[in-house]
Amino acid sequence: MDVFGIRDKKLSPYMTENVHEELIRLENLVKIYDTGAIKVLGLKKISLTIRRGEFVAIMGHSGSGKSTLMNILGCLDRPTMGHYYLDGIDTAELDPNELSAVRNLKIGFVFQSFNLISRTSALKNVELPMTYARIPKRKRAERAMELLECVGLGARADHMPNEMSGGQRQRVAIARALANEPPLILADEPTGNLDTAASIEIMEIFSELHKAGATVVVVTHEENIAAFTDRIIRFSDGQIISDEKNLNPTPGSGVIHTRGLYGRKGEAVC
Ligand SMILES: Nc1ncnc2c1ncn2[C@@H]1O[C@H](COP(=O)(O)OP(=O)(O)OP(=O)(O)O)[C@@H](O)[C@H]1O
Repeated sequence: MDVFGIRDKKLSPYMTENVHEELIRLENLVKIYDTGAIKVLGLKKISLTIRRGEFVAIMGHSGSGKSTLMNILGCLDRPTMGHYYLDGIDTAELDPNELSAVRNLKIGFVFQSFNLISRTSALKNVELPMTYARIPKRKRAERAMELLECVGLGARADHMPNEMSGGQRQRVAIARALANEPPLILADEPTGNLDTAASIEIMEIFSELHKAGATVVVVTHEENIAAFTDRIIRFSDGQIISDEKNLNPTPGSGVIHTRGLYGRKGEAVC
C-alpha cells in the first residue's frame, strides 16, 4: 500500500490528493487497557464519523474516555478492536514509521500545556514540523513567519516561550499545528491553562480556522468553550451518550486574519 507517497518518502506538506469527505471514521472502536490484574474498558464500541470541515467538541466527565479517544484519533495509540480510518486510510494497516508520517502530515496538535520547546524562538517552534516534513529552510522560515503574523504574533517571532503570556504561547502552538496544513486539528483542553479572555481569543482562532475550511476537534470540560463549535459529542463511561448539532455557535470575532493561513491549495474555503 502506498500511503499517499509516504513509502516513496515524498513528504510534501501540500498534498491534497485522497481528499475524503469523511475525514474521520470510527467503526466499533474498542480500547481495553490491560493492567495485568484487571482489564479496563476505555472505549466501548464507538462508531463515529466526522466530515471534512466540521468543528466538533468532545465533552465528558473525568474518566469518560476523552483522552483515550484523542490518543487514538491522534495516532498516538491504537484501538484494541475496530477500525479508525483517517482520510480514508485504515490506520491499523500502518507500521510505526508510516503512522508517525501520517501524524505529521495529517494532524496538527494543540495541547493544554502548549508543549512548546523552551529556549527556542516562536519562529523556530513553528518551523519544527516543517523540518520533519523536509521543507527547504527558506520556505520553512517564510511560512512560519506568515503563520505567526496570521495569529497576530509577527512582532514576537524572536521571543522565547517564557517571554510570552499563556494566550500568546497557545497562539504559537496553533501556528505550529498549522505548519504542514494538516486537514485535522486536534486540540486537547486547549484553554485549560488560560484565563477567560485568552480562552475566548483561542476559540475565536479555531472558529476562524473552521470557517476557512479546517476540521477542528476540541476536547473540553467547559460548556462555554464547546459553545463555539457546531457539534457537541458527549461521552460517559467509554460510550457516546449524545451527539448534537449546535445550531447557534458563538461566533468568532472575525479579527483573526486567516486568509492564506489554511488550505491555500483550495482544499479549504478562504
Ligand atoms: N493507561 C491506562 N491504564 C489503565 N486504565 C486507563 C489508562 N488510561 C485510561 N484508563 C482508564 O480508561 C478510562 C477512560 O480514561 P480517559 O483518560 O480516556 O478519560 P478522560 O475522559 O480523558 O478523563 P480526564 O478528563 O480525567 O482526562 C478510565 O476508566 C481510565 O481509568
